[in-house]
Amino acid sequence: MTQRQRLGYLGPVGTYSEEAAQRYAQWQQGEPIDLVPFSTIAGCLEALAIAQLDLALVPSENSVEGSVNSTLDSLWRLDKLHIQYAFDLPILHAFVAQTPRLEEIRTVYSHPQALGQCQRWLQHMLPHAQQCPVASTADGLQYVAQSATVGAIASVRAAQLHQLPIVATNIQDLADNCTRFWVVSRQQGNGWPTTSSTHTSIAFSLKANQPGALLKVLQLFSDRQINLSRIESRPSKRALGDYLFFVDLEVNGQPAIVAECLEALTAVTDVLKIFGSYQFLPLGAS
Ligand SMILES: O=C(O)C(=O)C[C@]1(C(=O)O)C=C[C@@H](O)C=C1
Repeated sequence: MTQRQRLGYLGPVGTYSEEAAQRYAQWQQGEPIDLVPFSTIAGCLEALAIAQLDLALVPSENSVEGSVNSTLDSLWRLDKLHIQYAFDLPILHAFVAQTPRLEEIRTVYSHPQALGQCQRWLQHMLPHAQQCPVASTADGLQYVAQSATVGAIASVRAAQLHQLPIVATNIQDLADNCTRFWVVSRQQGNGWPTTSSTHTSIAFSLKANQPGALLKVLQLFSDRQINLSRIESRPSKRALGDYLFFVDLEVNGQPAIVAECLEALTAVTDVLKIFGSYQFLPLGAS
């Protein structure tokens, strides 16, 4: 009997992460997959690291709000996790409340990423309301059910699942707002690119906090004409002013050049982590 795969995601039911997990499970066709909700991204990736899951589906980056810090921090901290695939999902937010009279809304609940993606709409339509961050977009909907002066930002799908009224749709600041998701497994091989890889994601700390240290790393990419599709710094959590760098490299049909660059990086970095090489899946179209 084939073992059912366990795929973790940021729950509860109704989150964008669940939608992404469902799309991946459909694409996998044939392989039976159980979707397992977690209350945090860190908890989901920790469960994967200790083999309670086979895969995790996590958001990595949004076109308006940028990187999802808990995903990047967990990948760095946990080691031995491996990005298998990426795909971009359009994120269209709805405003959900018991009343259409926006002047009566006192509090708006949502995930911080979603609140950030709707800042212009919130300032224009609900300047008087307090914005309250919660663990996920679907999480905020429970407060709407409890009070007529509360609203939430979530997907149309989540509102329908909870049978709550949708007051406005497409309230995100950018019409083509989208979030990139990663399918993550435990480590397989060295993470170097193959002919099917389009991107390689890495993170590193520098040998010394001194002039030109980052330039030496960037020079390696420049010398090999390797384009970066993201560069992000995060506090190392060792000392104020000490940073880690998260970089996504475009493989661009030249896996051998990127592999040789990864090798060269060990000489100019302190700790180098290769999160994996992967391709994009065409799962974003609705
Ligand atoms: O709260 C959710 O619904 C999530 O799936 C999380 C998340 C995120 O962390 O970026 C996913 C997609 C959207 O960008 C908003 C929130």
